[in-house]
Amino acid sequence: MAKLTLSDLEHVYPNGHRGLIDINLQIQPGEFITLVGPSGSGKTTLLRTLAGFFQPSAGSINIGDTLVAGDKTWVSPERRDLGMVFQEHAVWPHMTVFQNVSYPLKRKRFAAADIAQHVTAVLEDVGMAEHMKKKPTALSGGQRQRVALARAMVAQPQALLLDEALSALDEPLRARLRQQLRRLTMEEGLTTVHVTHDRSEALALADRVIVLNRGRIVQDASPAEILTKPANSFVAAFMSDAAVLQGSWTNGTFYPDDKGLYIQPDALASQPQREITGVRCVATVAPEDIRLETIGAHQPADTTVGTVTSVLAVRFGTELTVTWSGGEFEVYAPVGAMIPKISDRVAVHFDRVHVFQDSAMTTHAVHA
Ligand SMILES: Nc1ncnc2c1ncn2[C@@H]1O[C@H](COP(=O)(O)OP(=O)(O)OP(=O)(O)O)[C@@H](O)[C@H]1O
Repeated sequence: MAKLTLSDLEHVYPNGHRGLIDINLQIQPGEFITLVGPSGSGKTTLLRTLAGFFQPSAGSINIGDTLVAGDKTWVSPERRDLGMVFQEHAVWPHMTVFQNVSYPLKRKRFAAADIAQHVTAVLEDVGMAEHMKKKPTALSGGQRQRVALARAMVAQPQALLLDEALSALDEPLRARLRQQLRRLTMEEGLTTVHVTHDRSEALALADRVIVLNRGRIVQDASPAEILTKPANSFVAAFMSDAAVLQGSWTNGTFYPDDKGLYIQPDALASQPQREITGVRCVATVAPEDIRLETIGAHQPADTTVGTVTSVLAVRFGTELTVTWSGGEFEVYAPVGAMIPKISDRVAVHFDRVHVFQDSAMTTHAVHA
């Protein structure tokens, strides 16, 4: 339940690759943060540096008031008092569930009666008390992962570090464990850092989402802010599957390079300053911010017109693909919206568009 402070942190791998660059991050006691980013963005490097498996090349890490790395100080992973859960159910196969979960308390020299009480309580919390005498080989993947979680939490660590801890599980088990994890960490007031490549999971679980790209933090914000105020086109494209449109910004208007696209000025949710003029920009538009309408007899001449090329019914509505001369958009239509058929020509309206002066960023977007 400690505050974690990472200051000016850098990690350079032996081959010279810069895994972490200029990481500054404060995680408050009891806060649940998710680290998300494309493959190779540095999520695992950051978590492992925090855990003490990697020594930072520069900067410092504090757990609570204790300096654990930096300024010629180095505290080994075992002495950082952190709970950890990895993707592959890292429980000891030769020990029973009870023995696995009691291990951190034995190391801290708890009395046998206290161990029994704590282990039983945490196994009840994760719904595994009835299995405490079993060996992990007799458990399902989800059950083993719950044992790993119980073991990571039992000794009330300073913080819980999760590296793709739910990723190997199938839905709906994964969804259930996700809810359990959130409830337990809140009840215990556990500071939690959760690495995931799953963007929906990152947004659903976190108090705060840290988006990484190429070893750097590119946005540090609440889930709502990440979606409604992406810091740049990379975040918009990566986190929202937004379409990226090249163009220029002149006198407060975005002019897409593709002349078939029309973006109404009142759709602009973020934009460069009005005085900045004649510069190259990119606009991003998320699938849920596009509305499709049937083409009417009195269609304004500047309407963007596209052709529907795929229609997919999903749980919360319909996913469509619409192409126009220059490219394609993904569109999410909510339940009750007009749903066209494949090959229909439709009017495309952009309800919310972000314009950024950062065209270089979009080239970095690689989906995990
Ligand atoms: N031992 C190593 N030596 C050199 N470079 C490494 C080493 N381990 C990782 N890297 C590089 O550091 C960068 C960050 O890797 P990291 O594993 O932290 O990414 P990640 O965001 O966790 O990716 P993924 O989602 O694929 O697990 C990548 O470019 C990776 O190739």
